[in-house]
Amino acid sequence: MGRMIRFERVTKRYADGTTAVDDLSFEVAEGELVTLVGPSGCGKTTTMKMVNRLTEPTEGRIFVDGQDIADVDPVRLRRRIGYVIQQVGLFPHKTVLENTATVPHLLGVKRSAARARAAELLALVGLDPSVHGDRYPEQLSGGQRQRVGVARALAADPPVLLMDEPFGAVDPVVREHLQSEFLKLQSEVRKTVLFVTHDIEEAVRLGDRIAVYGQGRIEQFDAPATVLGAPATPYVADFVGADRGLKRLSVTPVEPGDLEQPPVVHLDDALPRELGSRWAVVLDRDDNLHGWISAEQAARTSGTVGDHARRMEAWLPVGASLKQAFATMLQHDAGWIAVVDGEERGRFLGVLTPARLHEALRRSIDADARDVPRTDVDLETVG
Ligand SMILES: Nc1ncnc2c1ncn2[C@@H]1O[C@H](COP(=O)(O)OP(=O)(O)OP(=O)(O)O)[C@@H](O)[C@H]1O
Repeated sequence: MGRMIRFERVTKRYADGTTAVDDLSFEVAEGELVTLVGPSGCGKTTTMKMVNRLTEPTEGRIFVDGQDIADVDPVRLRRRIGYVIQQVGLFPHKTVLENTATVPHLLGVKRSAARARAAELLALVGLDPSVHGDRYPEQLSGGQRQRVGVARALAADPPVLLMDEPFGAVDPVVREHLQSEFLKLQSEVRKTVLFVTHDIEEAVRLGDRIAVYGQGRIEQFDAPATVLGAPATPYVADFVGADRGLKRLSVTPVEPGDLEQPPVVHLDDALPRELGSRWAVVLDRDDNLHGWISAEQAARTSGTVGDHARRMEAWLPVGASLKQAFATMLQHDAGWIAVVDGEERGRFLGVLTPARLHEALRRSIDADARDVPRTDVDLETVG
């Protein structure tokens, strides 16, 4: 894969003498998502703004797709670079659809084609264009506005996306949701992304690699597992925190291979006398999750499964974090959790048990140990 973004010994000193970025060199491969993480004021936003020439470096050179951007007209440069910021900056007097279609329209795409593309993009970021397309930004929730911001940045199909704390203004639950959606989206569109955040969990969850910033410098630039498993400096160790074992729970997704396959019955089935297990999962006709039934109930009564099934309260979409899985088990005092393939009670994939959760965690740690010395992997904090 080619290099899409390259910093070559870049320094930025502001007029008042502040050195915001200090002799920075790094590369981002095409289709790679790199998170820039660090405390407030460490130079993340400055780094980002130099890529689309909202700020000019004092020294050094920056290349986008092989071209020194100092030689590229800023307006033309920005057409190839989507920009998503926290205060989304949607036009308040334009509808969601119009907002999303703005850039392609400016680029000369016909109005109808631009709107059709905008509708596609809204659907891609999880907004129903027929429901939300004609609304105005103030009629949306914060999370929905962020989605429109992402859709709009993608509208001109730029190879590069700059995202500056795009999910910073929404509450933690919505935020985690937006993160999952964005990961799914990125797996489809494969943009080269620079993503600024001050939240290490977000950085670790989203990044193919993470750049951990100290003052104006990158202290470590590695895959998330490596940053968690083998922090390069005491500063990084301190920044990722003593609970990096627990953090691993939040960055390790539940995968289909982690699941057990319990007996399954369908709502329309006549009650079987024997389940062959203490309980079975109950599915509807489309194999979507409905609930569960115990062996006792199945043996004691007659009728259909649907007459006696109980609704399932504890379930998760595949790809949810092990941390969510663990929290859900605790919340429902459940010994296992059903996993489905969508946010709504989608197609049933299997169940996650505590033993399987532990195995999944082990898998994540083993993946890590391929990169770092085993002794550096701390299991104690996993608990
Ligand atoms: N226009 C400016 N003039 C002078 N100093 C600036 C300017 N913009 C940023 N700085 C300073 O440069 C340093 C880096 O700022 P920058 O915004 O890049 O940090 P950041 O890591 O993005 O922080 P935050 O997470 O708070 O946004 C800070 O000390 C900041 O005060």
